[in-house]
Amino acid sequence: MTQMVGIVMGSQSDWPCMKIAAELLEEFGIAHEVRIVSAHRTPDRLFAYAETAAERGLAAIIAGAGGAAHLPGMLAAKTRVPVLGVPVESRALSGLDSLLSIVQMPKGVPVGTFAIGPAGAANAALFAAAQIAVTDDAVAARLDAWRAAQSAAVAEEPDRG
Ligand SMILES: Nc1c(C(=O)O)ncn1[C@@H]1O[C@H](COP(=O)(O)O)[C@@H](O)[C@H]1O
Repeated sequence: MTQMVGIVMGSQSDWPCMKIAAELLEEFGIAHEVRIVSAHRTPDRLFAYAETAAERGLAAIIAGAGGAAHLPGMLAAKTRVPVLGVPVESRALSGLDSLLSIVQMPKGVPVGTFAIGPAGAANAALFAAAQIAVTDDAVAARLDAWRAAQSAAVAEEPDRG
């Protein structure tokens, strides 16, 4: 079965943060879908998404949310598909609220929690790619190449100017 990744976010306003995850999956040739799903505003959509995630072949769900970020945890409560949580930077508390909401899951309902903001979204996509690379040689080769290019782009000495 082709492995697909779901990218979900609580609001359209999360897209500027989450779009880097979609761009990276695109770059690695990993099939993905992008949806707005909110535990608070669209609870029925959340349940339907989580309940069908495994049977639709999702390898992982990258879930970004800000503030009272219940989305990743509620997804994890309803599916065994691994959930990678991205705390979106909030206006009031700079994303610390999002981070703590996502990371403090009760024992038994795991959510992989990433850094606040676009760096976290990028790492969630890289993590999903690494998971898929375990059984997909083409993705493994692209991920290795991406990592090598990242290393090559780092200068050995600082520009002291
Ligand atoms: N944290 C959640 C959830 C959820 O966890 O289900 N649904 C929306 N939101 C968040 O509310 C913030 C503000 O949303 P608006 O910009 O739409 O007011 C967003 O960062 C979103 O992720």
